[in-house]
Amino acid sequence: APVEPAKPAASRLDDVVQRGELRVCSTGDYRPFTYRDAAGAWSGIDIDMAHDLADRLGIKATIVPTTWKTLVADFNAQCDIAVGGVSITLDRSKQAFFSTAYVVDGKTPITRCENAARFQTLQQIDQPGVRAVVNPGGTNEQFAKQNLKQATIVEHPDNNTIFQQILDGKADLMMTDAAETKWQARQHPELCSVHPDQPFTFSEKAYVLPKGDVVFQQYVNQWLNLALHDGTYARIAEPWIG
Ligand SMILES: O=C(O)C(=O)C[C@]1(C(=O)O)C=C[C@@H](O)C=C1
Repeated sequence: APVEPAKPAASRLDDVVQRGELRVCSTGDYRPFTYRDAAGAWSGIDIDMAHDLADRLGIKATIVPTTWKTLVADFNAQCDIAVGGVSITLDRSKQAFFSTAYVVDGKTPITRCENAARFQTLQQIDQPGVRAVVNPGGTNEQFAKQNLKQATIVEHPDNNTIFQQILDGKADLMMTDAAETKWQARQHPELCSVHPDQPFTFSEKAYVLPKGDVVFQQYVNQWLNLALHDGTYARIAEPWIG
């Protein structure tokens, strides 16, 4: 019998184009990357980037709300891509692919400015009586639990109001990604980001993609590479990071 030419494997790339819709999971609680306001309107660097990806495919983007705890499960059940300051982790890499990275980041403290000198090192922070506030479900919680043995970890479930806890004196500091500390410190002059350019950890932000779908991953990586170099990312990020 004649040999059939190899058929390319089915890809999510064809699905989304046929559907005319890119389903984008995002938490909406992590500025400058993703934000959903009280009226339900979405904004943020990665929300605009997802719209740019959909535009370049000639389709629309629909944002699907998720949480940090359920991010990968919700993505696998409901979305084509998950965006919004998501850190590449080996744990998540068991259940999904990542695009190439678009931001290098790492954990650093944010605290009331008068306390910034006291909280320079992890050793200074991990002391009895120091209260570190943490949002559950993501890499911040993991980092705090791994590194704080003496200090008190205070959980606050809402990342949109968590910085108010420090302003109100209910917590002394938060250790989170440097990009977020910079953005929050710009909004709240009483808060200072502690050495955001020398964070405690190395991490990278990337977009979550369906596991095993190298065709779609390749497409997204090519789009992202263009967007990072043709000024698209800079134009989208400018209003958020100055
Ligand atoms: O989990 C991740 O990938 C994140 O980068 C998200 C994460 C977190 O680590 O909790 C990072 C900073 C924000 O304060 C909220 C969420």
